[in-house]
Order: sequence, then C-alpha cells, then structure tokens
Amino acid sequence: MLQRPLFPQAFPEIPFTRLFLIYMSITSGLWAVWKVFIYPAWFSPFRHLPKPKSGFPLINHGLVAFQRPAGATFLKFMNEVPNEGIIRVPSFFNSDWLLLTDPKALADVLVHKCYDFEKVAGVRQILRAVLGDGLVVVEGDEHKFQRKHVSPAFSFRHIRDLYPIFWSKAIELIDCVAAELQHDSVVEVNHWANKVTMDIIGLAGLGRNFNTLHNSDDQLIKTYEEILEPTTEKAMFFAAHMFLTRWVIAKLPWKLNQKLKDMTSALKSMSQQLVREKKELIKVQGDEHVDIMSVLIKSNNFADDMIAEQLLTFLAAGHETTSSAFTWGTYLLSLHPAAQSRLRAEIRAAIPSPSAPPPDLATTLDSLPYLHATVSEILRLYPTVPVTVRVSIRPTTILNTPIPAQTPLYISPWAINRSPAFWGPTAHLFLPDRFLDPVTQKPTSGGVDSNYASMTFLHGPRSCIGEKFARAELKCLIALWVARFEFEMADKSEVPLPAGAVTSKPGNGMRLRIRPVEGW
Ligand code: HEM
Repeated sequence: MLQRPLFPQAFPEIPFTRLFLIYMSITSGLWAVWKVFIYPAWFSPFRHLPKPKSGFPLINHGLVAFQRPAGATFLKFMNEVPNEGIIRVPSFFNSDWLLLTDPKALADVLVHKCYDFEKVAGVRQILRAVLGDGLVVVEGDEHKFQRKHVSPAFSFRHIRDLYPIFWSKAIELIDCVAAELQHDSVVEVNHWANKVTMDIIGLAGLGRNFNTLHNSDDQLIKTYEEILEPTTEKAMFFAAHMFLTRWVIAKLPWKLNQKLKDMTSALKSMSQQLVREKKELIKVQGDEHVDIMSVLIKSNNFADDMIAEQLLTFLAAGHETTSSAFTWGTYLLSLHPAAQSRLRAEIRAAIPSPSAPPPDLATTLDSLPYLHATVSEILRLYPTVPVTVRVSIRPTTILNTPIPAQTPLYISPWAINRSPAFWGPTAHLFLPDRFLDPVTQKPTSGGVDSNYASMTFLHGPRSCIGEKFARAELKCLIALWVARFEFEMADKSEVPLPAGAVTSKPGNGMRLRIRPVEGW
C-alpha cells in the first residue's frame, strides 16, 4: 500500500517510501553540511579561538587523545599555538574540543565552576559497571556529599598513621627483589611495583593483607585482576559504552555481559563481606584500626554498601596510579646516578637501620628535602593520569568565553607539567633541585608562579583525594629502593614509551640492572 504514489499529480512516478528516503537524505545532508562546515566556520562561539594547523580532513585532531605518549601532542599545541588560555582543537567532523592551557582557565573549570562540568558519560558508565557509585563516578550533589564525608579519612592526621604500613611493605618489596637478584641481576620493576602497591592499598586502604608480593591467592584480588585483565573482547566491550547506553549493551546477546555481571557482583559481595568483618573487629578490638576503611566505618556517615563501593574505588584509583609513578621514578633515577647517591646518603643518614625506623617515621621522611624534591620531580615529569576530559553540562563561561552545554574539554597534566611557559627551558629535564630553595635548601613548590603548573593530582573538589596517601607511599618506596639498591637501565639504549589506557605506564615494562649497596 505504501508503494502507491502520494501526490499523483505532482510526483506521478515517486512512491511514498522513496519520497520519504529522498526527504531524509536531503535533510540529513543539509544538517551535515551545517554541522560540519557552516556552524564551525561561521557560528561556533569558538571560531575566534586559536587552533593548531588542520589535521586530516574530517578526522581532524580527533585521534589526539589516543596518541602516545598521551598529552605529548597537547604540549606541542601549547608550544606552537599562541593563545590566551584556551586552544580550539577541531575533532571528528570539525566538532569543537577545547584544550585548557592557562591557570585561570584551569581554575574556572576545576575550582570556581567545577560542578558545571562532568566526566564523559561513557567513561562513567564503564566505571559504574565495575566499581559502583563510588567517589570517582558520582557527580553533582551526590559527589559533594561523598567528598565531604570521605575527605577526613585522607587528611594528613590519618595518613601519618599509615607510614609504618607503607614502610613495612616497602621492606618486603626490597627483600623480594633482593631474593630475585640471587638468580638474575636484571629485574622487571613494573611487575614488582604492581604487587607492592596492591598490597599497600589492601593493608592501608582496606585493612586486608592481600599478600600479592608472595603470590596471593586472595579471591578478591583474583576477581579484580580478572575483570581488568586486558583482552580484545573486553576492550571492545568497554569501547561500546562510549557509543551506546549501558541499558542497550545489557540487552545485547554478548556473553561477556553475564560474565562481567557475575564477576562484578562477586567483587561487590566480597567487599561487602569485608566491611561486615571489619565492623565486627572494630566492635571487639576497639578503636586502634588505622586503615581508610576503618576510619570511614567509624565516621558513621555511610551505609555498608556505600563503603563497599568506595573500597573498590580506592583499589582501582590507588593501585596502578602509584605503581606507575614508582616505576617511572626508578627509570628517572636510573638515568641519574648522582641523584641516586645523594638521595641514598640523605636517607641512610636519617634512618640508620631500615628495620628499626624512627618512631615518628612520617616526620622523619617529610623532613628530608632531597626525597621531597625527587618525588615531586618524578610526579611532575610522569603524571600517571596524563590527560583527562570534562564536558560542560550547562551553558557557562571559561575566561569569559561563553561555553554552551555539551562542550568537551581536554585537561592535560602531561602538557601543563612539562610546559616551558611555566617551568622554563629546563621543563623537560629531571632536576629535583628545582623543588629546593637555592639558598636554604628547604622544600619549595618548584619555583613556579602558579599552583596550576603542577596538575598531576588536578585541583579543586575533583582533585585526587589520595594525593597525600600517594606521596607518602612513594616516599617510602623510593627511599627504601634507593637506599638499598644501585640501578641502571638493563638496555641503556632503550627509551621506555608511556602506554596504557587511563594511567601512563611503560608499554614494555621497566627492566633495570640492580646491585645491592651493602652497609644498610
Ligand atoms: C601517583 C598516584 C596518583 C595519581 C597521579 C592520581 C591522580 C588522580 C587524578 C588526576 C584524579 C582526577 C581524575 C579525573 O577527575 O579525571 C584522581 C582522582 C581520584 N583519586 Fe587519585 N591519583 C593517585 C593515587 C591515588 C590513591 C593512592 C588513591 C586512594 C587511595 C586515589 C584516589 C582517588 C579518588 C577516590 C579520586 C576521585 C576523586 C573525586 O572525584 O572526588 N588516588 N587521582
């Protein structure tokens, strides 16, 4: 019936279906011409902003976020495109993305108007499917509530109590590596870094010794690792969340749907069990538990389910980030033997025996200027989250530029941390001394004019809540590693390349030739 001509006089030969298709093709064609050519050139509110030279036609700079090292192209744009805080980065089909380059622009997005921007919905969907509604995932008022009540557990008052845990796990690490050195002087460090940071987040975050350094058979860790184990199918599954809603994906006949559902619900019930057990222990043994979970339980601000979701969040956010930072730290120090020797001397002088650290370990380690400077310089040069993305959720402004809703933005800690505009001509060099006052040798924030020149942990209400935890953990790991070992790259011609989907880790691991230094 539909094949009958609709307007026999006007279009005697054209049936309705064809007419409809012609109409759809013309309107979508016109819409595409408007969207891809006319709007960006003559109507976009960003048309006056500076932009890099055009990329490939239609693709433009759309692939920039997938290039490795992530953030390197943004640094190139910052260096080459004169700008006043915002660079327009045309993406697929000439859609507008913005790159923030200036402290005031960053402050607008991260601090003053933080809740006008959110993480990309697709990324949140993936994270929610695995971690639940923890701090990394939630937005708006729910985020304000969680952040307010989780923050006290990460205050320095509590982190101080965790130093002995970090220290004891770092000792276990060097003992394990020393045992491996009996057979081979070359060690792949990232493998060990993953294990020790997993053990640390287990003990200091969740109050549970996963014992991964000694080949754990902890079911929670096994399930967690199984979910995150990279396979092509999983990469496709997670990528699908960028284009389709979770609801649609859940309806697809994809076996991984059920498998992941089983694994994530097993993970959740294990962490709920962990919370129940911990609650019982606190009842029986009293108040001396110092791990983050115990502090959250004792605060009485969260239901058990919510604490369980935060635990998975801490596990995901606090494990690979610190592991990669430590691995890059060993790389930078392997290229700078003089820095190793200076650090070793500082640590050995302050802590004569690793197995008998001073009672106030936090104060001792935090008073070591060169350790502070080295850790800060490692975190500056290798921010383990090199790029992050935000989307405006309502019309707003950045540096008085009107920003319509749904405008995507790049924030690149890698580019900002290495920008000569902030750090001068030595921005790309490993120079811990930049974090020390040249006269007093007291720790500084790097001799830069703005806090926003260091973006490793971002700033504002959505900054890394675990920054103090991570810095303290790194201090313990770096201190023990350097004081105990002398090391260099196993293959001196190798330049390890940052890889990884969200965090930046060495793509082929980090093989170091290591020699124990006696007398400590
Ligand atoms: C060197 C180590 C670390 C680095 C470089 C790092 C970096 C970051 C960055 C850049 C963000 C913001 C991501 C975004 O919004 O796009 C973030 C958020 C977060 N980090 Fe870290 N992180 C580290 C270690 C840790 C640790 C050890 C923990 C917990 C024990 C942790 C817990 C979190 C949480 C819960 C958030 C979400 C905060 C919120 O949205 O309110 N991180 N981290």
